[in-house]
Amino acid sequence: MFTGKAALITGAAQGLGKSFAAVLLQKGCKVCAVDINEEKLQSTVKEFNTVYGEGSVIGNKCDVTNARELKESFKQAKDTFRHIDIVVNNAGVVDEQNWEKCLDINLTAVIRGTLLALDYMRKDRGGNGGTIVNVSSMAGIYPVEFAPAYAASKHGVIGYTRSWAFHPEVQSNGVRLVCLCPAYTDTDIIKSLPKSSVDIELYQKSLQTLGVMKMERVMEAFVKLLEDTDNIGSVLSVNKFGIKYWKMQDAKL
Ligand SMILES: NC(=O)C1=CN([C@@H]2O[C@H](COP(=O)(O)OP(=O)(O)OC[C@H]3O[C@@H](n4cnc5c(N)ncnc54)[C@H](O)[C@@H]3O)[C@@H](O)[C@H]2O)C=CC1
Ligand SMILES: CC/C=C\C[C@H](O)/C=C/C=C\C=C\C=C\C(=O)[C@@H](O)C/C=C\CCC(=O)O
Repeated sequence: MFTGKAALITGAAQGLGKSFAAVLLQKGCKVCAVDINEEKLQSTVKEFNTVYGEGSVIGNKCDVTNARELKESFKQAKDTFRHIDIVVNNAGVVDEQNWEKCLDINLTAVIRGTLLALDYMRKDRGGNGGTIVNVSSMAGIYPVEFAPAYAASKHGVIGYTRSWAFHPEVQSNGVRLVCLCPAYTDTDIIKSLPKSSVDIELYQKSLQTLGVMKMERVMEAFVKLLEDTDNIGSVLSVNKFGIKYWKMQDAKL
């Protein structure tokens, strides 16, 4: 199912994105790793090419909010691997002070990445079909009092992804779109503390209630999303209580 496929993953220099890349490489995919952090990206690409074989990964330094750079990353992936079969729109930040930046990275760039992925994958546009995994969060399902802009961006990811997923032309051209919604996972993002003492307290309480998951748990959910090929438009959450598909309203009104 994965051997010979090629994936593009944003925010792949570290954290969840790096682990998504490792999982796909282990399964025989080639990967184009995209990230704004050039130093970390180069070190990740070097590590992966050593472990999985020279040429199995390319890195593209790119700010996902820069339309030209993101377009170039997709072109590089296609030129190198000849096709793009999996796209993981994963890059994200928590930044309530600079909430416009938070929305630009977490939502606008996911929209742009989805549109580019559709262009490269749709069979009527010369692609082979494929899967788009958009990374939302449990914060895309539940309210988050201490991070409202972050929650809005992640709710937006779910609405946008599900809307395209049920579009008849997208389905008939072989592209499947799904959403992954993890709870707190052990990466740098959970160190982005809110600023006010009330919000810090709310955040700490939430962290205490939910705990912090190990990366492996989220990877299990990621693989499930990719392997369950009949899960068009699905929203899969993963937290300490388990992995579950959410019953959402049907796409049709
Ligand atoms: N760790 C967690 O608790 C959870 C994380 N998520 C989501 O998972 C995704 C990945 O986050 P983590 O790996 O946890 O965080 P992280 O902070 O470890 O990694 C985020 C990566 O995105 C990159 N990035 C940030 N802005 C960028 C930009 N403008 N252009 C290109 N790359 C950019 C960073 O350089 C970094 O490599 C995010 O969308 C986050 O919202 C969702 C639920 C839980
Ligand atoms: C502030 C940002 C830090 C990390 C990023 C992460 O994406 C943020 C998540 C923020 C909130 C997550 C809320 C999650 C809530 C829950 O998982 C629960 O309230 C679940 C309670 C019962 C769940 C039973 C079930 O539905 O499985």
